[in-house]
Amino acid sequence: MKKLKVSIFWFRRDLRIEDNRGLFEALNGPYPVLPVFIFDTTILDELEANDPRVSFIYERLLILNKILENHSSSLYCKKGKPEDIWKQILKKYDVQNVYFNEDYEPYAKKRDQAFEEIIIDSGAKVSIFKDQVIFAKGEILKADQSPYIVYTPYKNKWLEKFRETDIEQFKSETKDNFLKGNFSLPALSEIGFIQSKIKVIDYDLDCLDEYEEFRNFPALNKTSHLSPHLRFGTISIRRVVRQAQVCQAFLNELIWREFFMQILYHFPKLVYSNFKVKYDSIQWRNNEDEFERWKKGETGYPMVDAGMRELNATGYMHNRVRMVAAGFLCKHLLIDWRWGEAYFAEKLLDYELASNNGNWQWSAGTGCDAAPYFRVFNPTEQLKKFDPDLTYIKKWIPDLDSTNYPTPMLDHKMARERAIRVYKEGLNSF
Ligand SMILES: Cc1cc2nc3c(=O)[nH]c(=O)nc-3n(C[C@H](O)[C@H](O)[C@H](O)COP(=O)(O)OP(=O)(O)OC[C@H]3O[C@@H](n4cnc5c(N)ncnc54)[C@H](O)[C@@H]3O)c2cc1C
Repeated sequence: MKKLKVSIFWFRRDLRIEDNRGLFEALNGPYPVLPVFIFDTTILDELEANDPRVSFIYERLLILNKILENHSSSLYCKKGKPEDIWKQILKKYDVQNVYFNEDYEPYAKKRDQAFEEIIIDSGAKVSIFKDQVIFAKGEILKADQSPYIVYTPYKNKWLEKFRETDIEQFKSETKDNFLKGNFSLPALSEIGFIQSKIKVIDYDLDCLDEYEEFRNFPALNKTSHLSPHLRFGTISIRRVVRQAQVCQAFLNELIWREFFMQILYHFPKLVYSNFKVKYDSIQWRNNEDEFERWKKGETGYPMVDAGMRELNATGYMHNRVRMVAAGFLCKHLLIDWRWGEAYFAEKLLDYELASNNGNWQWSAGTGCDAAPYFRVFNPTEQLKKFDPDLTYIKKWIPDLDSTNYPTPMLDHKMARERAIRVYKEGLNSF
């Protein structure tokens, strides 16, 4: 039987129909578009059955499928190794073009390279687009074409280019060139998962008026909660940035996101290594019992403990609290930042390799534009400054005033002096 000529759009971290660059280009092409999503077992096999990020992805796929139904189409959704699924698709269809949006993470780059070879060998054309960032990998470079490794000059160059650039909108939602068909979406249980009780909350861009003033106060809840939506592409970064222009402080945070993405792109070894090699000689204490207390939120420092309890219960932690909890692990407990990074990667709904790695290395002092090693946050002072009424703390530690709540596991002054000494010794011995 003659196979049907189709184009394919591969959804990955861009789970939306609106303003989706690659999808827009696919739908403008000459062939009907089969929308594909692959539950990649290389990633899924590492996760718990009730991983809330898988539940979120699944919810978004249901929404995509509902929209596709209006076009008499549906998602072609399979679980497996991408290369195996692609071989099945190529057997079934006469694939002319494959469209997808770029992903800059080291695993994704390797996966996409292998996949491109399979597609090109089949005779189909591959078209790849920038979608998850305003400026990608090599677009913001120094005059000598090397990457920026300090945020402020990167930000200045980013803003300069931004002012000169027309941020287009790609109205993929107005196109109707989907392949007609009804493929049933597998149930969550068929891909080996169960619905998580932890949910991604909606983002809120109405917070921008007061963002600068209140963003550091966890009890006020005045940040956007965009991070998981940007991670999975359920909102377009172009749309966010258009709205963000009313608030420079907010735009600056979005630029941090792109700064860390380009850092990881240019320096993929950072997944496992310190950006500053001379920090390799730090003698981490890596005490496992202390790590357990940190994970459970039982350090006796309320700001750290509330953050860790919030993370464990909701998959979210406010940025100010993340900085305090991460700093405490690396400096007070002298535990290798990679341990903390791995725990956040397991728990955060917004887990994103570049931002997580960049911020952990910032906290540990090992990163490209990091907090200096001798800057040791005082968790008690941070608490007085950013949660003076203890509203946030009491939400997550209702037994704060009872004898059930542990006394501080170490003295701040001793820990601060020890951290500075151990860092100094490491740096001097390099
Ligand atoms: C130790 C540590 C680990 C982190 N891990 C992650 C992570 O895995 N994924 C992640 O998205 N963010 C991470 N962050 C950054 C930041 O904490 C979250 O982006 C932010 O708390 C998400 O909440 P929000 O969307 O309400 O933020 P808002 O304050 O509303 O910020 C808007 C957006 O700007 C971006 N942004 C804000 N702050 C940062 C930052 N410091 N670095 C990079 N981008 C930023 C995010 O995309 C965020 O959604 C981490 C920070 C620390 C200190």
